[in-house]
Amino acid sequence: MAMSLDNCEDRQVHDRALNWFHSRSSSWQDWPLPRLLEYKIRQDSRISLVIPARDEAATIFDIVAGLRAALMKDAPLLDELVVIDSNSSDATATHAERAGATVYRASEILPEQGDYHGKGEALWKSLFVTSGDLLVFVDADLTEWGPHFVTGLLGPLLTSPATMLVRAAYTRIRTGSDGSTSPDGGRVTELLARPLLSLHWPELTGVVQPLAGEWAVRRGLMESLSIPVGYGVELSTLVDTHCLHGLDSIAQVHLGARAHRHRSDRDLALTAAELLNVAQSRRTPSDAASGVAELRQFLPDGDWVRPHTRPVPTYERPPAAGISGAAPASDRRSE
Ligand SMILES: O=c1ccn([C@@H]2O[C@H](COP(=O)(O)OP(=O)(O)O[C@H]3O[C@H](CO)[C@@H](O)[C@H](O)[C@H]3O)[C@@H](O)[C@H]2O)c(=O)[nH]1
Ligand SMILES: O=C(O)[C@H](O)COP(=O)(O)O
Repeated sequence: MAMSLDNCEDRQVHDRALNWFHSRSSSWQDWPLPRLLEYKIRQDSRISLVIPARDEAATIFDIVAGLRAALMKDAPLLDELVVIDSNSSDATATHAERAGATVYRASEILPEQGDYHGKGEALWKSLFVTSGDLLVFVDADLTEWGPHFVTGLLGPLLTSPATMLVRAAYTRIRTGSDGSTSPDGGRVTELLARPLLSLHWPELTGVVQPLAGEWAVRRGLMESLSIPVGYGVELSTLVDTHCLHGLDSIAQVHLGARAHRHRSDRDLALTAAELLNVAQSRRTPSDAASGVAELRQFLPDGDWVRPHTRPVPTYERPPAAGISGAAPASDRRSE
């Protein structure tokens, strides 16, 4: 009897995921710019676009210039476009500034709170230098993208007060070393994120790109969440939003195709370790690593291998709303 009850509950969870997929997915074409402008004006919403960037001199100029032209100059959708330079060692900051972004170096924001390296840290720090009620995040290494990424992501947030988090969905383009392309990118997504969600959070399996670096969120939600400093930020915000506010607070928008610079399998293994730790911290907090964790890898060395150890970032920033003495920028709007 217990067996059939469990099966029945499992079925309901999977049905919920599919229902969510059908009811909370839309396409960027559903959100035309004039309609979004109307909603923005009517609600007096302020919108910040944030681009976290570490060593993205090759792509940052085109992304900033393209988004500024389409969504700030031609149409006043964005109130600010901020690049958080995640301690780059190349000319990312200079290129971003030349393209018209407001640039902050992550380590220089709230220095009294310390300095961690990573994408999550850049997003967390952005909360203290931006003032939008709505925040849109876009990666800085995109090679196939368009302003419709931003308009699409804003659609459900601007038009429905119950929506708190919007994730990009797209076809992931994989570019081979010979320049050939195929629609099967997203190695960590396929090998780790999707299986993790299926096993531990099956209600979230309708999310097509759980690790998408392009997403939009209400400031109030973002400031209430604990933020892993590294690559775990997409998984944590998805799982935590579901847990705190329910599945229907999340929506996804299909944005067409998206291509980016690929990292090596070995580098992605480090991302995978971070994601596993985020999952563990949400499942069994006492078993999650805190402080220093290490990933052991073996690098080819002659006809054998040599051990190589890399630190796995496991630290999480506390909710920005609770940082005393450093009110997030939204609170300073009226100053
Ligand atoms: O220390 C860092 C590392 C990266 N980035 C920026 O973050 C974005 C995404 O980084 P990337 O190395 O391109 O990530 P991917 O390997 O593509 O990882 C994918 O999956 C990650 C979650 O697992 C997400 O965080 C990414 O957005 C998503 O693109 C880019 O703009 C980077 O410049 C930083 O700002 N600081
Ligand atoms: O989301 C992912 O899995 C990572 O961004 C890696 O994507 P890639 O395999 O297309 O480079």
